[in-house]
Amino acid sequence: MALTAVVRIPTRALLRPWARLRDSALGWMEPVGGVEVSTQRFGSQRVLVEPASAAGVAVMTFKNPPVNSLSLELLTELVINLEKLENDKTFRGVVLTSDCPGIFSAGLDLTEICGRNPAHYAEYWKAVQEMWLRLYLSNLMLVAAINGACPAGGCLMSLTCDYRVMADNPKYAIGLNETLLGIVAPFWFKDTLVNTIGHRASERALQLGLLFPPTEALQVGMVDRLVPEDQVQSTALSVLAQWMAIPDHARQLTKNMMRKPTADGLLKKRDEDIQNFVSFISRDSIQKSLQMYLAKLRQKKG
Ligand SMILES: CC/C=C\C/C=C\C/C=C\CCC/C=C/C(=O)SCCNC(=O)CCNC(=O)[C@H](O)C(C)(C)COP(=O)(O)OP(=O)(O)OC[C@H]1O[C@@H](n2cnc3c(N)ncnc32)[C@H](O)[C@@H]1OP(=O)(O)O
Repeated sequence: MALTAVVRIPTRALLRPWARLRDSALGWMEPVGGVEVSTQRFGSQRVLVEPASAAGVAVMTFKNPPVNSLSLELLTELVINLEKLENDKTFRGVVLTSDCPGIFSAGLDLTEICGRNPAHYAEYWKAVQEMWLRLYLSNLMLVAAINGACPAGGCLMSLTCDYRVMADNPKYAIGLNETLLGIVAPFWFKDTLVNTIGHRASERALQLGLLFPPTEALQVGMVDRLVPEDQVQSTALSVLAQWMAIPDHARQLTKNMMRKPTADGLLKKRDEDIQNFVSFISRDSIQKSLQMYLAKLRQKKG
C-alpha cells in the first residue's frame, strides 16, 4: 500500500526575501499554511525526494544538469525540500546524492557570482548561507553519497553531512579549491573543514586549494568510506540504518552541542558576511579571475 503523509510547510518559509520562489518549479507549494503531499515521491524541478525502502529514510537527489552547480534556484529548492522533510516527523535520515553522471556538484554557480550586480550577489550569498546553516544544523541524519566530482561548494555541502561515502574512482576529487579560482573560502567554509579534518590539514588544503582524489580524501578524513561506484547509494543507506539505532533525542542534542558554536559564528554576523562577500566579489580583479576561470572551463571542450 502506498505510504502517504501530510507535510505542513510553514508559511514563513515562503516569505524569506531571498526565496523569491519560482512557483512553477515547485509544483507542490501553495502560499497557505500547509499542503498535503504524498511521500511516495516529491520534490521540485531540481531536487527529487524519494522515500527509501527503509522506514524513515529519504533520498534527496540533485538534478541540475550539466554539473549540479548551486544556482539560486537549486539552493532555494534544496532548503525548502529539507524543511519539508524535517517537518514530516516520519523522516529521520536523508541521503544526499546527484543525478548528474560523474559529478556530485560543481559547487557555487559561477554565473551567479560573475558579471552580476551587488544586489544579486547579496541575494545569492544569503541563499548560500541559508543552505549551509540548514544542512549543518539539521536534526536529521544526513549522509552524502558522493558519486562524482565534488569541488568547493559541493564539498562544503557534503561536509555539512554527518557521514560521507565516496565513489572510489580516481577521476573524482573533493576539496575546497577556492584559491585556484583566485577567491577565498569564507571563515565558515574554513570552520566546517577544520571541524572535519583538523587545523593543520585544513591550513594546507585551503591555501593550496587541494582537490583530493578518493584515496587521499579518505586518508585525510574528508570522507569516511570509499566504495565502488555502483555501491555508493546502497552503502549510504546502510550507514543510515546503523545511525538510526541511536535514540534521536540523544543524537540530535549531541550534534547540536558539537555544531552550534560553529553555526553561531555565522549567525552572529550574517549581514557583515554578506557585505564582505559583496565587496570582495565585486572587485574588478576578482571578477577578472572568475571570468578567466569560466572561460577556461568553457574552452576545455573546444
Ligand atoms: C579578504 C577576503 C575575505 C573573505 C572573502 C569574502 C568572501 C568570500 C568570497 C568568495 C567565496 C566564494 C566561494 C566559492 C565557492 C565555489 O563553489 S566556486 C565554484 C568552484 N567550482 C569549481 O571550481 C568547479 C568547476 N568545474 C569543474 O571543475 C568541472 O566542470 C567539473 C569537474 C565539475 C565537471 O567537469 P566536466 O564533466 O568535464 O564538465 P565541464 O567542465 O565541461 O562543464 C560543463 C559545463 O558546466 C559549466 N560549469 C562547470 N562548473 C561550473 C560552475 N561551478 N558554475 C557554473 N558553470 C559551471 C562549464 O563551464 C560547462 O559549460 P558549457 O561549456 O557547457 O557552457
